[in-house]
Amino acid sequence: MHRHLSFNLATGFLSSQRAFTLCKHIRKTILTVKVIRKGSIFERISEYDSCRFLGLPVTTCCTTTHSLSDHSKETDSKKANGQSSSSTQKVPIRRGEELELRIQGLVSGGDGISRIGRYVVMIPHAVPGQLVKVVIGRVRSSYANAKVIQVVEQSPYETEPVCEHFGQFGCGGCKFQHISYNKQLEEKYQQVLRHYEGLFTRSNYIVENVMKPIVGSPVIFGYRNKMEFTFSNRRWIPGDHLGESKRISSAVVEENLRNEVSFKTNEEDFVLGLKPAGHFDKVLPIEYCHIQETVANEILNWVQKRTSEMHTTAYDVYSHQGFLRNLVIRTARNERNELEVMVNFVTSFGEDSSLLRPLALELGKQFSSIRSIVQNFTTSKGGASKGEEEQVLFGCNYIQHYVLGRTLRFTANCFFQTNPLQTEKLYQIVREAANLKVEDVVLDLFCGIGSIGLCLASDCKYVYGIDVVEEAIQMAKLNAKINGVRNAEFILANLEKSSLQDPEIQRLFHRNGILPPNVVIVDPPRGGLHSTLIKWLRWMKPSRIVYVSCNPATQVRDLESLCLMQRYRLVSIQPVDMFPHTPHIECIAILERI
Ligand SMILES: C[S@@+](CC[C@H](N)C(=O)[O-])C[C@H]1O[C@@H](n2cnc3c(N)ncnc32)[C@H](O)[C@@H]1O
Repeated sequence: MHRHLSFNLATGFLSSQRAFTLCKHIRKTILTVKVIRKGSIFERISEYDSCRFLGLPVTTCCTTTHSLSDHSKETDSKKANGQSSSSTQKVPIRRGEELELRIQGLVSGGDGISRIGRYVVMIPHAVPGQLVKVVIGRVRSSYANAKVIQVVEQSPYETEPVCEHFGQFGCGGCKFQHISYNKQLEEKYQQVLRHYEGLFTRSNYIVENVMKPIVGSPVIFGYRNKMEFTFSNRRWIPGDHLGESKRISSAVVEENLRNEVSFKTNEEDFVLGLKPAGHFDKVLPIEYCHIQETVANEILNWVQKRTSEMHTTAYDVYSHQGFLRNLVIRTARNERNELEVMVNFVTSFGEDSSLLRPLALELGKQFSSIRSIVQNFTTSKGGASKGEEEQVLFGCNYIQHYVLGRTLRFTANCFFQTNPLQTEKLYQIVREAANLKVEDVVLDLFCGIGSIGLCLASDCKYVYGIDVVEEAIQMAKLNAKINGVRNAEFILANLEKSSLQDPEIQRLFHRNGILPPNVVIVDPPRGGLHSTLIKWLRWMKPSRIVYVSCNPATQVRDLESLCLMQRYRLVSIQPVDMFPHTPHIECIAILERI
């Protein structure tokens, strides 16, 4: 759908009106662009579309969208200053031009930003404060992309990255290892502030009263409890991008398949690692990932070696053939602070399905902290590492993490926060934000395995949790039992549909003499809240809403809708850094009914 749209606009056969109708299917951040000229719509949509086309995950799409929204604010401010619109201003640079620029800050996606007058240049892998020589790449009417070719003057914020896989052509996981942690925090705080600026201005909020200082992570390496690696027969050789012509485009492969020319996988080039940014079809072998625990690296190396010796194939993203797809390693710490590890092999269905059993038995014996080895089978052609069927190869199908006095059990396809030390702080902040009284009834929307609701259950009368993943709801019910929580109930429902108005759910909220929920916690994925859910929340009128978000752009959009007609007051915004060395930021906002 999105590809068609770009094509139609590119060929210029589409009227602005029709383009606008089609635009409605795209994220709201893009919809805020006013449809005045076909050129400007095309510019933004094609940017978004090309990200999807390259096969990058949705999160990356969102990030790109934010960069654009940062950039569109720039355009808006030009208009506010009475300057000509971006589409009519003279572009001060040309593609291929080399020039020296000072890096002024970072945009939401993590790229450095510099300005020539009001014209924006986005430069990946740059550090704020650096003076860099760049070569200009793609040029748009109001911004351009550029690449660093030389650092002319270093920045006081530069640090030595610890990881050999870090870099412009590296694994694509960490973006900020070369920036001091304090500067990372400052930039993330500024990023949140930029997202909220419009809301503050329109609603007369005083920034100092609302924005709280960012909570940094006490540990910035070895903090991640989940890493997802990819098996591939296409090794990424750093610098490979320079020989673009050597790359086989998906169009060529599709053409070959149409002509029944089989696309051979190279079984000898078997790698296990991470996809570099912008290359969904290549994998960089990883020896040691510094943001995951040591034991996870040992397991990665063990699996790397043993699977490369096996007579099996890695999944090929073009031909969709091959067996091994992903290796997901998750860690947790139980009530006794013992490490519990889960290893999840994501594979295709097929004749090799029993192949991993002996390997898993050996792996389980080799590492005493492994509690669970599972195999998830999938037919998905996308990059999703969730399985349609699961088999246990060793131990059980779950691991357990202990947080705020609760033991939380989760299985391979359930969400769990990825920075455990910060999770404890995050939940503590949510608890304080909820400010519960014994008679309060809490609704924990997007509850996952019940983590937040169960941590709050002892502070209130009753908790309802809702999530769309059946496995997560089963775990939430089990977690309530394990922790002896009797005043919590978990419901399977899709919060993108109007299921909250279902009479059955409404009946649930009105029985046993329990009042309907008056405090709501929402913790949605990056896309934020669906408009029907926002309408429903406005109709339900909870006295307090605690909004936990991993995407400030959608959070601001949703808060603005919730605050419409002055129904709610924004009490505070608390940024928490759950993801050091990446551009991502978690934010907790509190709304109080007026
Ligand atoms: C960011 S996680 C939050 C989980 C939980 N609050 C926690 O702290 O572990 C988002 C959750 O939203 C759920 N989810 C995603 N889309 C949903 C939908 N349309 N309806 C209900 N739940 C959804 C996911 O399954 C996931 O558990």
